[in-house]
Amino acid sequence: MIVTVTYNPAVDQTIQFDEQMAPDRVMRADSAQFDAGGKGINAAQLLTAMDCPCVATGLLGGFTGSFIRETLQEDGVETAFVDVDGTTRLNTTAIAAAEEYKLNQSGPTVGASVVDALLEQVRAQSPDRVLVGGSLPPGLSPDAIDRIAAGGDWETIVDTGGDVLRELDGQYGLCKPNRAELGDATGADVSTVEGCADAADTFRDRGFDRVLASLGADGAVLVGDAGRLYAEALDIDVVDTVGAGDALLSGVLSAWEAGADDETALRTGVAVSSQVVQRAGTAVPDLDDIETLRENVTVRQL
Ligand SMILES: Nc1ncnc2c1ncn2[C@@H]1O[C@H](COP(=O)(O)OP(=O)(O)O)[C@@H](O)[C@H]1O
Ligand SMILES: O=P(O)(O)OC[C@H]1O[C@](O)(COP(=O)(O)O)[C@@H](O)[C@@H]1O
Repeated sequence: MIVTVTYNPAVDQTIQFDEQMAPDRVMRADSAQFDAGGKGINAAQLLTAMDCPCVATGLLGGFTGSFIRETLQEDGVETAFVDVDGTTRLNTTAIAAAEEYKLNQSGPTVGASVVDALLEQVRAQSPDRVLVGGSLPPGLSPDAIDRIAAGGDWETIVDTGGDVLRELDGQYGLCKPNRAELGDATGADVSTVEGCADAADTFRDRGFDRVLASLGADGAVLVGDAGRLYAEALDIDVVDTVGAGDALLSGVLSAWEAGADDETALRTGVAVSSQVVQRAGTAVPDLDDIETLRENVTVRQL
């Protein structure tokens, strides 16, 4: 069973325009939607949709926090959040004439004592894996993630920005940087797929058994004891890449939880993320024929 921890959840607002973004004028949206968001929460929704036992935890506050809790309960996601003062943030993705703009708030300031309350919630679920996903709100340091990694006999997976990744000092089963985050965390040249595989391989020495590097349209690399596995992205019509990394990671984790090997897990991750990027927002797409979709994914050793 997997517990997800989202220290800095978000209501994801996705707003779409036919015309290009321009300053000093009123832009009238063609469509807009609100979804429960934040990396760990996105993963919990996808894992639940794939029938992978999961509980979503993290910090919630204000009306946006209530929206997230209600949305997850409507989606049948089990939750065990810690309430905080302040208001959970609103992150906005504007898609204007096929160009994507992400406007993320920082989130409410929280005290370090919330980590104790959160650890209690995690321990109460007796998970075998814990995914810590997303940024940290003001008031928390990377130690808030290391304390989860050291907090029980579970495997900890982390998906966070490069600036936090490079500060982590615990033992982790996996980290999931995207290309930019891998470059930030390692200072390596990540302009080629091979360069990303080299950087991921080296980064394992910093306490990560495996590194799953998501490379956008170039697919993904999973580096670990099974070698340096590379999966090309599927050739699909992309609408919105927000949530793509969470989907890749969710596919990998759900496959591992079902006993699959790293190659099958990587195929599953690319298949799930390919479904997510074909629609706007971070709501759960149709995942019924993931087994068929993943057969279209080619994986090779680099
Ligand atoms: N333009 C694209 N075409 C096809 N697949 C994509 C595209 N962008 C993302 N994906 C899929 O989503 C996965 C994660 O994308 P990425 O953008 O790297 O994640 P993140 O959201 O963490 O930045 C990729 O490995 C790929 O499978
Ligand atoms: O696009 P990704 O990396 O999969 O993550 C998407 C999620 O990340 C967020 O952009 C938040 O990211 P941060 O927690 O790193 O600020 C959410 O708004 C969104 O739900």
